[in-house]
Amino acid sequence: MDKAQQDALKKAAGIEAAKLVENGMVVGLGTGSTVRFLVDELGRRVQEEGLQFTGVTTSRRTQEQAEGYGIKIVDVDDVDHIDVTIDGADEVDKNFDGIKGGGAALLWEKIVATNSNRIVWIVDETKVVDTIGAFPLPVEVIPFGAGHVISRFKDRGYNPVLRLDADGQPVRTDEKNYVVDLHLNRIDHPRELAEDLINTVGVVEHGLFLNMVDMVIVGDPNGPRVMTNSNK
Ligand SMILES: O=C(CO)[C@H](O)[C@H](O)COP(=O)(O)O
Repeated sequence: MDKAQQDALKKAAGIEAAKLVENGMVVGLGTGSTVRFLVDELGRRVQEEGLQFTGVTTSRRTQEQAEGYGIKIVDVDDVDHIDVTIDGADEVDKNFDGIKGGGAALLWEKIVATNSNRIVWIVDETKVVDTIGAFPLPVEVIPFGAGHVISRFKDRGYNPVLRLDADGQPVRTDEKNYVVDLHLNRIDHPRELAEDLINTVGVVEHGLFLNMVDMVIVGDPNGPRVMTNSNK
């Protein structure tokens, strides 16, 4: 599938998910190219239909885009609940285990998701997989001592690669941390891996989002389809 086709599926999923937002809601807004389509559609509804809701964003990028449409954005600590969070994902399997963080926003995404009554992901069909792990697993690491964390990951066979920007500098998250991508090919035991990663000193968060999502809207050439998680 070429990029234009994939973007069309992302856009369709984003537009479908925007229908879930109602007046007065507090809505978590994720990060990434699929979420950009969602925010464009929400912005259209705000401007053309008078939709009013409060957003909590998972990155500065999404905040800037949403505020550009006049959407009210508040800090996660300024709300007592989030009705629904709509976010993208890099991979999701049939058990609703997924990988996020391709856009380096995994820490804020996980904090917003954890505090949401309902979590919805929007993906194109290429993201739905049998086994997660072909997409390199992002891990957010504090810069101090990051070299030692990377060495530890190497010793464990995780094939870590420090994520660099176009200038060859380490990518920094909104919290100014580094991202280390683990090239694992497949993850057969995601819960054990998650436990190991989060117990490594220097790791702030990892991109394994295991059975967190309630619903996945999949952009499919035949139209958006919904996967509902009944085991949460
Ligand atoms: O987790 C994320 C950002 O940290 C994104 O949701 C994920 O990378 C999917 O991005 P895209 O919609 O651009 O494919």
